[in-house]
Amino acid sequence: MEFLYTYETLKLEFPLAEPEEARYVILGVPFDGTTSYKAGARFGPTLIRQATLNLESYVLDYDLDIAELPIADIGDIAVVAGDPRKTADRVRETIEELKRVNPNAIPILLGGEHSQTLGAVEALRPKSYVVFDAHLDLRDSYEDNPYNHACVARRIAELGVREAMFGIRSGTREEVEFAEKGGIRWVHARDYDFDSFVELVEPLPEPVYLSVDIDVFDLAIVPTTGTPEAGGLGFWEVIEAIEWLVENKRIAGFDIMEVAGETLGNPTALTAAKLLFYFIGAMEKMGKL
Ligand SMILES: N=C(N)NCCCCNCCCN
Ligand SMILES: [Mn+2]
Ligand SMILES: [Mn+2]
Repeated sequence: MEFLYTYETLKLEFPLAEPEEARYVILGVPFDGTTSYKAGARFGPTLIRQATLNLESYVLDYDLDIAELPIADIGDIAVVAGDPRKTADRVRETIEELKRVNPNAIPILLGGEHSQTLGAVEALRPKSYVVFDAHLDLRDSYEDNPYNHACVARRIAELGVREAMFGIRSGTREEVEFAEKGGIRWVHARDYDFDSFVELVEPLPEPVYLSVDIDVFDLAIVPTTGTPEAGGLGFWEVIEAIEWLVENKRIAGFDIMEVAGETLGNPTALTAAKLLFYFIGAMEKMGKL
């Protein structure tokens, strides 16, 4: 099928399903119009897809080949350059289109700025938002724009979605106070462990939207992202949390955002691609489908 706002891109190397029949539907959002430090998230979707070419589709520890699963790739959103709100509207409309033809599809966004997660959440209306991020993203406005990437969790909280955040190591006093007042719970990267994840996520209502801002990982493994921060989480810490999450909560949608860089096969893209395969593998192996 044709979507109004998407165009075709490089595809994963194994046979893909049609969006009407797929369980997992990949959508790229090549937007970096409000990036404040390191540009290049517009290349994120292409970089991630290209990095998957390096990976075995067989996920060793799950004994499962994701090339055999019904995965679709509906290409990239045609962005409105410089306008995060209008671009996120296209993300929302595209996911709404998808859900009309395939209500059970699990959309997977590849980004692209974190600002674009808002469009997916608006389309899917989850009860909870679980996010791995170095940043609180709770600013009311940043650089005169309430739809800046640094405000996305604030906009999502305003929709009445419950939130829990992990791997945090950057924010302002105002953001910390906003979280406190709004009952938004978060765990500092220094304090993060598996138990802290389960403690905060267990009470959250379903379905859950899961977002991974790639900058949650230590910048040694994700050097090219919009606003890198030292002192982040390791790969397996995030995978173990995701395994618990998909086993215990229904998932409305998933994204991997803020992947940037200009060289193919860069560490950030390879980390994102591996995460993508683990998410799909974990959903299939132990998810509440
Ligand atoms: N959510 C985010 N990614 N936030 C990052 C905000 C950028 C902080 N700049 C600080 C500049 C002070 N000199
Ligand atoms: Mn971040
Ligand atoms: Mn973020």
